[in-house]
Amino acid sequence: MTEQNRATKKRRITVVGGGSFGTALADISATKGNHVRQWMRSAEQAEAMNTTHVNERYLPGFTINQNVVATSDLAFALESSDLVFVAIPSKAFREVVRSMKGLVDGKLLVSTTKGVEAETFDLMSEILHEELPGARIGVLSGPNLAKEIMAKCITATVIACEDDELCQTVQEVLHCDYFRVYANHDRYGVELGGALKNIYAIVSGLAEALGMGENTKSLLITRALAEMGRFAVTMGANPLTFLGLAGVGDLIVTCTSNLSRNFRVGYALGEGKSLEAAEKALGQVAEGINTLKLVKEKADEMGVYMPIATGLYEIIFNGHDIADIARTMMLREQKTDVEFILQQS
Ligand SMILES: NC(=O)C1=CN([C@@H]2O[C@H](COP(=O)(O)OP(=O)(O)OC[C@H]3O[C@@H](n4cnc5c(N)ncnc54)[C@H](O)[C@@H]3O)[C@@H](O)[C@H]2O)C=CC1
Ligand SMILES: O=C(CO)COP(=O)(O)O
Repeated sequence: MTEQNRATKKRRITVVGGGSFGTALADISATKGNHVRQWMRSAEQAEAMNTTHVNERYLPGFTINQNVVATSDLAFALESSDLVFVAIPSKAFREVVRSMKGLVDGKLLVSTTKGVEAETFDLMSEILHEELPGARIGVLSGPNLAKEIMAKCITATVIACEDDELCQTVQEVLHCDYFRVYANHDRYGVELGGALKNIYAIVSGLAEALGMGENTKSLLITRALAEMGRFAVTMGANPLTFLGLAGVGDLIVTCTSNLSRNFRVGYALGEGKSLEAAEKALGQVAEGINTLKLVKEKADEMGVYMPIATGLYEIIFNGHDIADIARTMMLREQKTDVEFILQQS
């Protein structure tokens, strides 16, 4: 097939997940003329979406392309599809993908979920490998606020996988005049960056609510990147991947936008709300809370120095005073600016 034919080929796409990001991906894929089925667990939500073409619960005010067919029938959603995006929160991810057994052999399967599994410290593509070994697996991650994608703001993302054909297919399916897809072979690094940055989005929301200055916010984001890199190296990942869209790009957007749910949870905490109240008011998933708990435990276990994540953990889970934590961090031993710690090969 020529490159031109490949790029214009209409494909059958399935999106598993009825939340904001799944809907945004379904919308772009359909806008490109592909046949799209979107699975969600609620039959009523699917029926309402097929009638109104609006996802009222997660993306109110945005009209979804009419070629998206919503369904609560997983087998129907997956039958004859070429490419499947999985946009299910990490807590329910394994349970949902288990129910896809026997339905996706040989298909291209792409996780868009930025989280970590509690019991295993698995990232979502690792769960896909374990549960659905017959599929070809990739990860989509980047600075991708769902509402901005629906508003057709110029956006870019990363498809990460060693399988070049998978990367190329995703690029062809999603690429349009407002959405650009870069390929990366480092699946683990791209996925780890997407999960870790949520921790620092919470910290940034908290700093914003406390009226901290621009110097402080810049300090937080930059040192967050240093912490992320240190953690990545200890996990055997390449920290240089974090210099791309799925690392620093996503860190910037989620640490500076109140469209980020993690940022909003941090903001609510900074206003003095409890974690329960902040999560309840959000009504959507903020992966960073769970990730913070797991990364803090892992960092302690492996002896990785992560003062910002540890400080946030103490505030959220041990009730420490925010001002005390900030003061302690400022009085710590002064470190070097840039730490280039490359993997030993
Ligand atoms: N919303 C965004 O801007 C972006 C989100 N992501 C990632 O995408 C993932 C999914 O997030 P969103 O779509 O934003 O979440 P969301 O909070 O908007 O929606 C979650 C969806 O998952 C469904 N769900 C929850 N538990 C389920 C279960 N047990 N079985 C079936 N369905 C279940 C909910 O019904 C809902 O449809 C998250 O990990 C997030 O990090 C990635 C990029 C951007
Ligand atoms: O990952 C995101 C943007 O890239 C979305 O962030 P939140 O989950 O914090 O809304």
